[in-house]
Amino acid sequence: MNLLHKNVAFIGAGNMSRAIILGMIKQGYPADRITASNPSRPKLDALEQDAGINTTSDNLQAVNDADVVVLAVKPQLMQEVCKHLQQTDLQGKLFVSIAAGINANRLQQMLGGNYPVVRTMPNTPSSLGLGMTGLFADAGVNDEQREFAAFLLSQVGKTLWVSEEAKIDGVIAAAGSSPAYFFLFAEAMQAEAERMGFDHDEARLLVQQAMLGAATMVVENPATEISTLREQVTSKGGTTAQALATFENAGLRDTISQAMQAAVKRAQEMSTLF
Ligand SMILES: NC(=O)C1=CN([C@@H]2O[C@H](COP(=O)(O)OP(=O)(O)OC[C@H]3O[C@@H](n4cnc5c(N)ncnc54)[C@H](O)[C@@H]3O)[C@@H](O)[C@H]2O)C=CC1
Ligand SMILES: O=C(O)[C@@H]1CCC=N1
Repeated sequence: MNLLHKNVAFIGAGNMSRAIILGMIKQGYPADRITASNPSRPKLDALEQDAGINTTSDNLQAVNDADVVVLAVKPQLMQEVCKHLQQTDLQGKLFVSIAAGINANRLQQMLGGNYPVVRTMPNTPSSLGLGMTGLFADAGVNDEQREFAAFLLSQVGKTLWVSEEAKIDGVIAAAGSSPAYFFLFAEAMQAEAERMGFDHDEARLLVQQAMLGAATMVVENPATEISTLREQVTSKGGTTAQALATFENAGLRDTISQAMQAAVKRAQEMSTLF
């Protein structure tokens, strides 16, 4: 089957589905090949209007004609949603899950069969086409299905295959959850700039432009280690050295390590809960 001609059903039309669907449309994917399902209408109406795709409030209807089913509900709803899908014939369909903390075996249990499953972990910058998604393919996934899953997520950013499922938890810690770490850092910096006398908008401008510039320097200098970029800012005996020493003395590196481990631990716990 042609890569472009698979019918894709999104179960759950929330933030992540919307981002992926809009990315697909922008890249020229045929809208009539995409269906989104959600219990309430407002998000579906917005998608119909903005993307011209098919919508329904009936998950079974969405799945019936689909070659690929994207499972995009909250982890705690996944079991109920998958159990209901068992009422239709699921043979021959590829399942792509974006849920955190539900492993491929568990999804197959929930679906009631050994169907091919690709687990993915995207992040919210996907809504701008700047996403980072990790993917893991279960043994039953064939090459064409792998290619299609990667194609789907590449519509909203970069992709990285992992060969062991446990590494998806590492993707969560490093890329799925991590936009929130950067937001926390920026929030704290903006608050301190405001305490220094800048108004809200001035403080935000200072912080956001520095963050954008720093991120762009990292991206545009792939041959330069990030530590070197840091050193290039740090004049001997200057201001940056004092700020960085404050971070180091407060154990910032260790805190970051602990925070990432806490995200992994929570993903592992979630895999036993749902
Ligand atoms: N927000 C994030 O940064 C990331 C989220 N994820 C995962 O993506 C999944 C979805 O997250 P979001 O899009 O952020 O959540 P969301 O809450 O925006 O979207 C979930 C959608 O599912 C719908 N829904 C509820 N019950 C349903 C049912 N029975 N059938 C069909 N749809 C139903 C809800 O109405 C909602 O529109 C979650 O499993 C989450 O773990 C993954 C990576 C990053
Ligand atoms: O916080 C969460 O559980 C989800 C997964 C990664 C980002 N948001």
